[in-house]
Amino acid sequence: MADPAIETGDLVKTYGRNRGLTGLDLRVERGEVYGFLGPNGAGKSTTIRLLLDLIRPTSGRISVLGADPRRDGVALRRRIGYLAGDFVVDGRQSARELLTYLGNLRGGVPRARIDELAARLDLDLGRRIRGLSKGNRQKVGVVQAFMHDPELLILDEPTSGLDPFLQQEFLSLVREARADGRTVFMSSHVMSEVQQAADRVGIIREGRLVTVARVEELRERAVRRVEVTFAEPVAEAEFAALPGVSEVTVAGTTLRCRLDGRADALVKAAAGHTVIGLLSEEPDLEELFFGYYSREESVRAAA
Ligand SMILES: Nc1ncnc2c1ncn2[C@@H]1O[C@H](COP(=O)(O)OP(=O)(O)OP(=O)(O)O)[C@@H](O)[C@H]1O
Repeated sequence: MADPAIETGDLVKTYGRNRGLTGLDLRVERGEVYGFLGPNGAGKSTTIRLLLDLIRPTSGRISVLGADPRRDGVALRRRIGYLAGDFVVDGRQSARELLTYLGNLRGGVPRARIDELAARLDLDLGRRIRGLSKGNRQKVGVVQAFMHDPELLILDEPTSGLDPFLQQEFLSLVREARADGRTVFMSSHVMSEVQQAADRVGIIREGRLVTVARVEELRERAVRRVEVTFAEPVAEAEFAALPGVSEVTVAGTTLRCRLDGRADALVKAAAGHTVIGLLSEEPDLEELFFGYYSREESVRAAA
């Protein structure tokens, strides 16, 4: 089996007395989209900078695409697309000039590829970088990360600064990269933007991983509100006893409830009647995500 795309073992980074990472064990498989989630200051950027050898670890092991970033940094950088959280570009050159220059550093990128990405993100390549808005500079950052079709994309808070339409376009780029067999590692402090594209999510808190789960697993565990409309009134009691179902109310022919986890029992019970309509809100993974934090905190408080 191929090496994982990213692997770290007991990775520690201290900044003087500040703890950046306190022992991070991370494993990202080839071909997956991995969402790296955590609040500000959790250690996401520190991890990413270590993976790219922009900073050096205090201790621990790092392997990226089977190589050691400390030894093979230059060769590795060509195989990686990186978007920094604080991606800054400035200068008198046009966006096209900058992207062509960066493309040449990575062994050359076809002009048509740059044009295609720019068109999708609605980026005017002829404009000078200096005159671009923050959002447009972020687009330059996205284009430079994807344009050479790298094996591994490492994206630090990639959608911050993009408007909702562009976020969707960005997520399409991520899905296409995955369909091509590439690996994507993207950090965020917002669950909702990651859940749409990620296969797995790792949650980092205070310098270490709190949990790793598949997005479907999180979805299964998530809580949602459901509303079912029947042809005839139904009995509240029939539904209140179902696994995962709580807070049942029946008003006329409409049943409303809270659903914790999978919908199977509720759907099967409802199917015993004539169902006119069914509404289920998207599960709020955000709630679950913060649930992990508070659980962690209560464990610590108890200790
Ligand atoms: N250069 C530095 N010097 C001192 N402390 C630092 C430095 N960089 C990061 N830290 C500390 O390390 C911890 C992790 O920071 P990091 O930037 O990796 O978090 P993050 O999860 O990326 O958050 P953000 O989204 O805010 O960037 C924080 O407590 C931060 O204060």
